[in-house]
Amino acid sequence: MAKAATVEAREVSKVFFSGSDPVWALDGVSLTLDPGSFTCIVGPSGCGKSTLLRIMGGLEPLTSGEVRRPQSGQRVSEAFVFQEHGVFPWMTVLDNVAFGLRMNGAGASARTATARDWISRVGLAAFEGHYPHQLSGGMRQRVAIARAFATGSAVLLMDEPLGALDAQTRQLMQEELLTLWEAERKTVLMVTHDIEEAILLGDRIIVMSTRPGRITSDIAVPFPRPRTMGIERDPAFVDLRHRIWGLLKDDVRATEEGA
Ligand SMILES: Nc1ncnc2c1ncn2[C@@H]1O[C@H](COP(=O)(O)OP(=O)(O)OP(=O)(O)O)[C@@H](O)[C@H]1O
Repeated sequence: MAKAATVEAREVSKVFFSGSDPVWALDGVSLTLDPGSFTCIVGPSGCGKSTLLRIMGGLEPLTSGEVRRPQSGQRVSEAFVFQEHGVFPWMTVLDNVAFGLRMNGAGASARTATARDWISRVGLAAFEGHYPHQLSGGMRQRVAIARAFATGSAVLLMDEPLGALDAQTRQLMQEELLTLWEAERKTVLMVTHDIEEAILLGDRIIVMSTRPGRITSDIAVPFPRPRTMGIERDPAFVDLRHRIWGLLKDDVRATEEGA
């Protein structure tokens, strides 16, 4: 297991200059991801959640501020899972999962063994020779998740990883992700629109305001681990969901009304 790592954003601001008008996406965001913690970001559409995740993962340059990320020599320190298009359509399940390991310089037989182990941990052992188009959406996301965990990266950045799935599949995969993460304890940052998902999975929930995105609340999730789906019936869960929705509601409404 890779050593858990800290990622730190200090006073990060971001302006996109790509269109006719500049877009001020983030304003002075500071966030430290503690080693081995699971942090979820919620916020209205377009508030800069993905931009923050991409900046913290080193995929996007920032306009001002600073990001400190783990440096680990040849090893890729971050792994990503996106909502869709996260697997290569021309590669089998085995090759997709092993690919992330190649980026980390592992030898061929070690890559195959580790990839097989992760494929079986996400329940796809019978499908390792299949191509993505032969799989359901949920199975494709399992491949993407297996690949990210298999890299051994200490930091996992996930942008709505379950966002494209139907409600039942999503619920199943929330539970699977919970189990995988509790066994591995990587440093995770996950963007989600689903408040219940954030409470179920996260140690901490960051609430962002409308653009330019700022952090408006930083909430500790009080439920002990290991957790199960049963916590959704706990009155404290229902209260927390209600509280977070209260923090978001006005911004979401304003965004929906095009304010
Ligand atoms: N490459 C880009 N060029 C120009 N503007 C961009 C670019 N990427 C994002 N933006 C703009 O920056 C703002 C923040 O986008 P971002 O995708 O980070 O928001 P988000 O909170 O993740 O949104 P959603 O919840 O809808 O996925 C949006 O107004 C978006 O249109």
